[in-house]
Amino acid sequence: MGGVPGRAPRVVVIGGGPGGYEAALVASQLGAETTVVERAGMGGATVLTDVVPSKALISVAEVMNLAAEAEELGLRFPGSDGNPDTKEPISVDLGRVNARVRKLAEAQSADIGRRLASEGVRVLRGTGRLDGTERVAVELEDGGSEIIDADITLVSTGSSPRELDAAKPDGKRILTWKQLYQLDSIPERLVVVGSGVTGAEFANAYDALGSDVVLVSSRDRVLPGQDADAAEVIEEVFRRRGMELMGRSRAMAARCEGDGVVVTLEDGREVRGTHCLMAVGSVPNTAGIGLEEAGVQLSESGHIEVDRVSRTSARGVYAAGDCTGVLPLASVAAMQGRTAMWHALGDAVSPLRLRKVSANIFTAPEIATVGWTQQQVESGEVDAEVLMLPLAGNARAKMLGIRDGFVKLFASTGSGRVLGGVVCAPRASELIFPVALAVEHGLTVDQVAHAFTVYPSLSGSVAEAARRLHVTS
Ligand SMILES: Cc1cc2nc3c(=O)[nH]c(=O)nc-3n(C[C@H](O)[C@H](O)[C@H](O)COP(=O)(O)OP(=O)(O)OC[C@H]3O[C@@H](n4cnc5c(N)ncnc54)[C@H](O)[C@@H]3O)c2cc1C
Ligand SMILES: NC(=O)c1ccc[n+]([C@@H]2O[C@H](COP(=O)([O-])OP(=O)(O)OC[C@H]3O[C@@H](n4cnc5c(N)ncnc54)[C@H](O)[C@@H]3O)[C@@H](O)[C@H]2O)c1
Repeated sequence: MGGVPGRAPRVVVIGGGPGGYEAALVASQLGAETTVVERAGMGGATVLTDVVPSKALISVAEVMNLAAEAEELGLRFPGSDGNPDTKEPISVDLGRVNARVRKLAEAQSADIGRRLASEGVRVLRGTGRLDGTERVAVELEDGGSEIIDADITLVSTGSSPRELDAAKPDGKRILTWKQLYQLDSIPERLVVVGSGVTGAEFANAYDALGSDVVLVSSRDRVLPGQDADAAEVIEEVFRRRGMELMGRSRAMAARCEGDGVVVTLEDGREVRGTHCLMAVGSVPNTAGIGLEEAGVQLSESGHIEVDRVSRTSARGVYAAGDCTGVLPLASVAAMQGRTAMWHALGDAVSPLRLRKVSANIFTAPEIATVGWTQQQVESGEVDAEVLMLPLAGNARAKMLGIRDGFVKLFASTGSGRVLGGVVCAPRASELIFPVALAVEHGLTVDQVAHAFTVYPSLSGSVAEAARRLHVTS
């Protein structure tokens, strides 16, 4: 597929996040004449306002958490002796932290731009929309417009923070996660509305950086939808650190009052803070870009409907990333984008398999997951044995002063194949990899258990969990 014999197929990508730029790299590699239309900056929201800056900020919070726990290991910092003349043992200059975070994000964006240019991809700065299925109309950033012919179009326009009508962000005190990097001092009291992954990550980070944090959640616990044991650990740790958790508390409005904000809950209660972060989910960027007119089917929530090779309902039009709502992760967006191009340009392709996606929540401790979940085991969707091993018994964890967290494995009943796992630990994002390898390659618990691990090591708990799941014949 892909164009007319005798000339290179023309691929136009709208949106330069991982869904878009990874697709463009594949398209160019496969010989297509490739254009990316991006209105903000290469790397998309992922690089400029979401993943990269949040994880860079969280890296700083991690250091603060280590410092806060260092006393337990026998270390002393200036001020940790209760002397009233020296206040905080370590303090955060948020202006400097945020300047570094913004610079890092911009540098990453520039790197991606250079890589695309070196691969011969044309980048147009402007806003794109479908003009039917074979043309993309672009309003250029510096004025003017351009129509580009396309044999294949990929829509990867991402999503934006959901806003409540009565809690409109002002960028100063009522903030979306994209506006946090303009702050130059730590919010004294931060009300975080929404306890999904975004809310939990920022509540954790600002608590570590020195804010008093109130986490307002419409659901009965933090991280609804995630592994319940891991969510319980996070709740316990948040409480122990002094965070105020308000469950079953739906926020209806937020307003600025004097030097602070007032968040009004559904039952009339009011929560006061100096700042408020709205983390109540996202809406896809799919309105007004010619999708319905081109015959692209949208779901009720406005997401683009795609199949497992990223095709939409309109011929020649593909979609990838958060605008599809398949699984809002940067890694998934990138894979959807690549898959679209492999399919459209006739390369070898296999349909997207979400079961094997590793994901991580960057709280302290982190929560990493892969494969089937406990919820699916409990509902009978899959027949599996579950084994959860607290880290408190691990020698390395004791040395490091790690009290919280666990390793959990799911193994197929009978065959003992590893079907999934959860690691709740510092740097769980790294520790999940052996479990991901086992899931990807269908290894049995015995195969995992027979590999040597370093003694002492946290990964020893992964092998130990596998060992305890041994199937006796
Ligand atoms: C705070 C936060 C932290 C996150 N952390 C992680 C994480 O640690 N790991 C992870 O895997 N995922 C994380 N995610 C999820 C991840 O950010 C998304 O899944 C990912 O950004 C999706 O990439 P994308 O390519 O679909 O969209 P984006 O990266 O949003 O890119 C879309 C681009 O399209 C552009 N665009 C939109 N409309 C048009 C138009 N009409 N014309 C031209 N350009 C247009 C936008 O400017 C944007 O640059 C996080 C999300 C949030 C909110
Ligand atoms: N580390 C990561 O990989 C990472 C980080 C952040 C986001 N993400 C991705 O983004 C997705 C979306 O996460 P999210 O947290 O931004 O959105 P979400 O929709 O998962 O969570 C929003 C939460 O806000 C709550 N809520 C909604 N309205 C409310 C109100 N009025 N008052 C109080 N609570 C309210 C909802 O019940 C929900 O729990 C995640 O599933 C994940 O895929 C990933």
